[in-house]
Parts: sequence; structure tokens; C-alpha cells
Amino acid sequence: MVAQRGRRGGSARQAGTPDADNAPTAEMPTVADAPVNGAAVADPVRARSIPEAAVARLAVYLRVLSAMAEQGATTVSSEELSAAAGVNSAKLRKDLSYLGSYGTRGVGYEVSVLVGQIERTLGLTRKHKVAVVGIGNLGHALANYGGFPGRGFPVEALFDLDPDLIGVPVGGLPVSHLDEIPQVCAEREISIGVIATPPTAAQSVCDRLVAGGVQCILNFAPVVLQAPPHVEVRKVDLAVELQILSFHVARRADQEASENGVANNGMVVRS
Ligand SMILES: NC(=O)c1ccc[n+]([C@@H]2O[C@H](COP(=O)([O-])OP(=O)(O)OC[C@H]3O[C@@H](n4cnc5c(N)ncnc54)[C@H](O)[C@@H]3O)[C@@H](O)[C@H]2O)c1
Repeated sequence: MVAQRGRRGGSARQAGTPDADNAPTAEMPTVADAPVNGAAVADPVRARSIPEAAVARLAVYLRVLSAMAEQGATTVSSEELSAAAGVNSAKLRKDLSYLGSYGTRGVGYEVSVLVGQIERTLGLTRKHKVAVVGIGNLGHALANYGGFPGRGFPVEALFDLDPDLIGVPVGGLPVSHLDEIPQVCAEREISIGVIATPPTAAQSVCDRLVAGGVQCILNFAPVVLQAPPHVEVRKVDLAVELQILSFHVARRADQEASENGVANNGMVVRS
């Protein structure tokens, strides 16, 4: 996913993609930091310095580990986990070292310990209530998706301005009017607001969510939002993801052409 952090007032810092493995500066634990038995190290300073790309992979490891735990696994090697997560094992070990987790030689990682460490690092030890604003095509899909509550993100409020939608249950939850966002979000202690409105409405929706006390906004609308510094804003843009895929396809084609002795301009450079 492509991330964007808006900051109201001053320069709005637009974060790059979470693939930026080198940003922010990673604070790699030294060997001396390593617990000998791979025990949990919940160090908030270290957690803050984890690159965004690694954070995204931690969420993937958590999903894989949870499935392994459900199947009765108690330990996992880095090779097994990296294969299941689709990440190379050196990168996996580096990611887990941000948690202070190094595993035990010959044994690997304790699944339950690793799950606990990742959950603490990702702030998943408590539930984050979600509100979705804009119950159109995308909003309906999000409201009806059953996978969020089990991952700690129950959808607790829906908003729109279409009179035909107000009061109508979607995914079992009635849609409330846009004007009620601040009051309902405050009452239900919503911490994450998802914006699925047309782009022209997104900033005013963002302002209402902020007034209702939400701490994080996930924005699907193709517009850059401004929010106060204490509010985390992330932007999801599937078109950008497709463009990144296109780049990788083009790069692979270039590499193959080069390996076959054909330069980018079509000239044969070697037989
Ligand atoms: N990021 C992505 O990858 C991605 C993918 C699909 C759609 N989108 C974006 O998501 C948004 C929604 O797309 P969609 O296809 O669901 O659109 P849609 O037209 O089906 O739904 C938009 C909904 O927002 C409501 N709305 C309009 N103004 C509002 C306001 N001020 N407050 C509350 N609700 C309001 C409308 O009544 C409607 O129900 C668009 O901005 C679209 O560009 C993003």
C-alpha cells in the first residue's frame, strides 16, 4: 500500500511508499542487545525506528504465525516462516531482529512468543474501533468484509449523506448521517476513520473525524489530506500498486532482453 502522511499546518510531509526499506533510519539492535533465548523485548524506542516496509511485513508474519498456531505449531524456523510469508530469510531475520527476536539456533522461534512480540509492536493488544465514511461501492465492501473484527478492527460506525442510505443496515450496522460523525465517533471511541467518499468530500470528512477524536485515517479517496500532527493519515491507492507491478514487469522484460543480448533500443549487442 502506498502511504501518505498529511500534516495540517507547516509542511505536509508526504511519506513515500512502505517499500522504502531504508526510511526511517533503522536502529538495528546490536549483538549485545540480543536476548540469548529469543525472549520478548518490548522496546518502544526500537519499535518506533522500524522501517515502514518492515512493519508491513510484520503484519504478514503475524497472519502466517497465527495460522500456524491454529494448526498446533509451537516453533518455526526462519526458513519455514520466510517461505510461508514469501519473504527471503535474511530479510525476515532482519525484520525480527527489530523486535529483539533472534530465535534459538537449531530450534527457531517460539510461535506464541513471536506472535506476542509482533502484536505488542503493532499495537494490537487492544481493539481499534473503525468507522467507514462513504457507503458506496467501496464502503459497502469494507462494511461487509468479515475479516476486520477478528484482526482487532471491529467496524463500529458507518456514515454517508445519501438519504436513501441513512438508517439502512449494511453489514448489520445502520448508516448514520455525515453530520453525526463527531458525536458518534466520540461516543463509540472510534480510533480509525476510513474515508471512501468522492475526493471532493474527503477533507471535510477528515476534519469531522478529527473533531470526533479519531487518531488514524485510512484514505481511499485520490486526494492529499491535511490533518493535525497527532493524527496518522495513510492513503491507499490501488492504481499506484498496479503501476509498481507494471514497473517490475517492465524491468524484468528489460533484464531478459539484456540477457538475450538485446539492448533497450532493440540493437543486438552480442550474439
Ligand atoms: N484507493 C483505491 O484503490 C480506490 C479504489 C476504488 C475507489 N477508490 C476511491 O474511493 C472512493 C469511493 O469510491 P466508490 O466507488 O465507493 O464511490 P461511490 O460513488 O460508489 O460511493 C461514494 C459514497 O460516498 C458518499 N458521499 C458523498 N459525499 C459524501 C460526504 N460528504 N460524506 C459522506 N459520504 C459521502 C456517497 O453518497 C456514496 O455513497 C472514491 O474517492 C474513489 O476514487 C479508491
